[in-house]
Amino acid sequence: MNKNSSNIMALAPNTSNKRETICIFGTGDFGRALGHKMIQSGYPVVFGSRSTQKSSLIPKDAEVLSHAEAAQKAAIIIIAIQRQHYNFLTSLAEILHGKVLVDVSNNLKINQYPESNAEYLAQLVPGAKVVKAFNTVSAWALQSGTLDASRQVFVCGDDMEAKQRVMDIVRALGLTPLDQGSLLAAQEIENYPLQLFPMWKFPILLSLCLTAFFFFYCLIRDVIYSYVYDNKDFSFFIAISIPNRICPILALILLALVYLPGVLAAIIQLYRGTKYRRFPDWLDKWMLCRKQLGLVALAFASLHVLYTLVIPIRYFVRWRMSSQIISQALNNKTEPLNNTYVWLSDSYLALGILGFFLFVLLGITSLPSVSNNVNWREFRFVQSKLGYLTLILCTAHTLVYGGNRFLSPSSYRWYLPNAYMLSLIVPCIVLVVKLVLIFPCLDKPLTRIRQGWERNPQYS
Ligand SMILES: NC(=O)C1=CN([C@@H]2O[C@H](COP(=O)(O)OP(=O)(O)OC[C@H]3O[C@@H](n4cnc5c(N)ncnc54)[C@H](OP(=O)(O)O)[C@@H]3O)[C@@H](O)[C@H]2O)C=CC1
Ligand SMILES: [Cu+2]
Repeated sequence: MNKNSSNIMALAPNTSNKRETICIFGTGDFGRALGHKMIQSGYPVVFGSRSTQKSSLIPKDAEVLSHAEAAQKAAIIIIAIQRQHYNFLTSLAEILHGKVLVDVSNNLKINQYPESNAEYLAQLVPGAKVVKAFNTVSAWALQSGTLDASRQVFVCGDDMEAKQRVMDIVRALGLTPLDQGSLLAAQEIENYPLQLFPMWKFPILLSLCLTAFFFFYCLIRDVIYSYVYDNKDFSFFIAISIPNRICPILALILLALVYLPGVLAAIIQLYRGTKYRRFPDWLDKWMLCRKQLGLVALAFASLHVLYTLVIPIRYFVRWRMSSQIISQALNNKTEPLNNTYVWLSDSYLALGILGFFLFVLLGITSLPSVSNNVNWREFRFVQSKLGYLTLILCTAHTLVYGGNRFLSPSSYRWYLPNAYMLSLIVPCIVLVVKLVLIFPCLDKPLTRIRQGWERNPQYS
C-alpha cells in the first residue's frame, strides 16, 4: 500500500515542489502517528525528544534530535506533549521565537484549567505564534487510516498567516480544516473530544420525549378509550399498531424540525436586516445538529416501512378481513367498489413510496463519503430542494391518510384529535412560512442579506 501511494504521489503535480520540514515535539503515540502521516504526505519530519535514541516505533524516515536542535530545523513545531509537561518550553523561548507552535493537546475533564491549553502555551512562549489543531483526531485513526468519522480538524489561532499554514498542512494530509477563529475558541475545541455525541444529544433526547408523548397519547385514544367505552381489549395495539403510528409521526415531525431553524433564521435575518449578527445560541446549536435530526427521522421512516410491510400477515388484520367477507356473504350483499377510497388509498401509498425514496436519497447524500464528492452548490441543492420536496410528499402522505377523518367530529375521542393531526402542525407551519418567504418582496431582500452567507460550511 505504501508503495502504491508513493507511486501515486510521484504522479501528483504538487508533490514535485518540496514540502517544508515539520518538527514534532514528543515521540509518544500521537506524535508518532502524526509524523507517520506527514511523511506519507511528503513532509520531512524531525522529532524533538528528551532522548535522541531512535526507537523502532518511530517512522524510519524521521530524524530524532534534542528539542533545541529539532526546533531550529523547522518553522512549524507540533507540540505532541501533555500540557502538564509544557514548562520546559520556557527554556527554549529564544529558539521558538517567531515560530508556529501547534497545540494538539486534550484534557481529561471539561474546563479542567481556567485557560485553554493553547492559551497557556501562548503565555509560556509569548514570542511564538500558537495555533490549536488536530486535537479531535485520534492517534489510532491517523495510524489505521479509519478517518472517515473524524476528517474534520478544528483550527484556531490569533495569527492569520500561521493559521493558514497549519490549515494547508491539514489539507495536505487529506483532512478538512475548519477555521474556528481566534485562540479564544481553543477552550471550546478542547472540550469537543470530551463530549459524547454532542450533535446527537438533542435529536435523540427530543425523539425520546416525542415517542413517549405520542405513545401515551395513542394509548389513551386507541386502547384505554375502547376499553372504557366499548369494553374491548385492544391492548395488543401496543405491539405494532401504535409503533406504526409513532414512527411516521416522528419521522414527519423531525424532518420538519430539520427545516424549521432555516426558516426561523430567515425571519431573524429579515427582521435584523443583516447576517452579520450571531443567531441566538439555541438556534446555532439547532442548526448544527440538523443532519443528525434528519438521520433520526430517516430511521423512524424506515421502521414505518417495515411495520407497514407486515400488515397483511397480521392475525388481527386477516381476522378483520375474513369477518367482513363473511358478513357480506351472510347478508348476501357485495359492497361496491368505492372509487374515492381507491383513489385515497392509492395516492397515500404512492406519496409514501415517493416520499420514502427521496428521504433515503437525502440520507445517502448526507454521508461524508458522498457529500465530499459533490460541490457545495450541489449539496445545497440536494439538501434544500430535495429536502423540501420530501417534506411536502410526507406531509401530503399523512394528510391523505388521515385526511378524510380530520373534519369529522366522530374521530375525536375525549376531545382528543387524531394523532396524525397533531403531527401535521410543525410541517404545515414550516411549509407555509417557506411558501411566504418565496414571495419576491421577501425573497429579494433576503438574498441580498445572505450574499456570501450560503457559502459558510458551518451551517451545512
Ligand atoms: N493519543 C491520542 O489519540 C491523542 C493525543 N492528543 C494529545 O497529544 C499529546 C500527546 O499525547 P500522546 O502521544 O497520546 O501521549 P504519550 O504519553 O504517548 O506521549 C507523550 C510524549 O510527551 C513527551 N513527554 C512526556 N513527558 C515529558 C516531559 N516531562 N518533558 C518533555 N516531554 C515529555 C514524551 O516524548 P519524548 O519521550 O520523545 O520526550 C512522550 O512520548 C497530548 O497532549 C494529547 O492530549 C491529541 C489527540 C489525540
Ligand atoms: Cu405512512
